[in-house]
Amino acid sequence: MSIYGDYIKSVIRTVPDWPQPGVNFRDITPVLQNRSAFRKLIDSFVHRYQDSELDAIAAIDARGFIIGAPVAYELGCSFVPVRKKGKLPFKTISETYTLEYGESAVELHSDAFRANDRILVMDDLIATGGTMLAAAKLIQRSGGQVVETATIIDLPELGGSQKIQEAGHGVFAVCTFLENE
Ligand SMILES: O=P(O)(O)OC[C@H]1O[C@H](OP(=O)(O)OP(=O)(O)O)[C@H](O)[C@@H]1O
Ligand SMILES: Nc1ncnc2[nH]cnc12
Repeated sequence: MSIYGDYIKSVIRTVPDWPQPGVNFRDITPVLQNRSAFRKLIDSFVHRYQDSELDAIAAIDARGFIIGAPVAYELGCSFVPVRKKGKLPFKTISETYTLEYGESAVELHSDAFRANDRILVMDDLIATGGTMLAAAKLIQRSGGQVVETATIIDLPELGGSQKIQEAGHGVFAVCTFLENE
């Protein structure tokens, strides 16, 4: 849990049975709409990584971009988009993964990083961990060092954050939600 974790959690909205029955969708738009909550959210990440000497933030399409860009701006490092398949125009490398609801692939420009660049991987939420792990693999394949993975919301009962840690990456979550919360 982060400095503002309890507060941010209290502003996140849960939408039951969306986008399909049985999924409790954790909606961050109320946080983004609230200027104080949005600032505290970005500050949670800035506070954690201000001394981490990051070269870049790699944020995941699409909701990861919302947090990745302001954090990169504040920390004075660069921003690299990890995009869903078919969206990047130059030469790409690609990893497929399984979602809580579906399957997809993420891509990275092959020239996104220099060897040993220190990279923070960011996304809004970790469920099964497939998306974050695929992004971390892309970064390692392209020669970058994954300093940590960071998210707004971890759903620990879905096992993703544990899987990411077992793959050797740290996980920082602003807050966590259990299924029945
Ligand atoms: O841990 P996982 O099981 O991989 O799930 C987490 C991912 O699922 C959601 O993305 P989604 O594909 O819905 O895309 P969006 O950000 O474009 O809405 C979420 O934003 C994470 O990227
Ligand atoms: N339960 C959930 N809420 C919001 N985004 C998600 N992405 C995957 N699972 C999700």
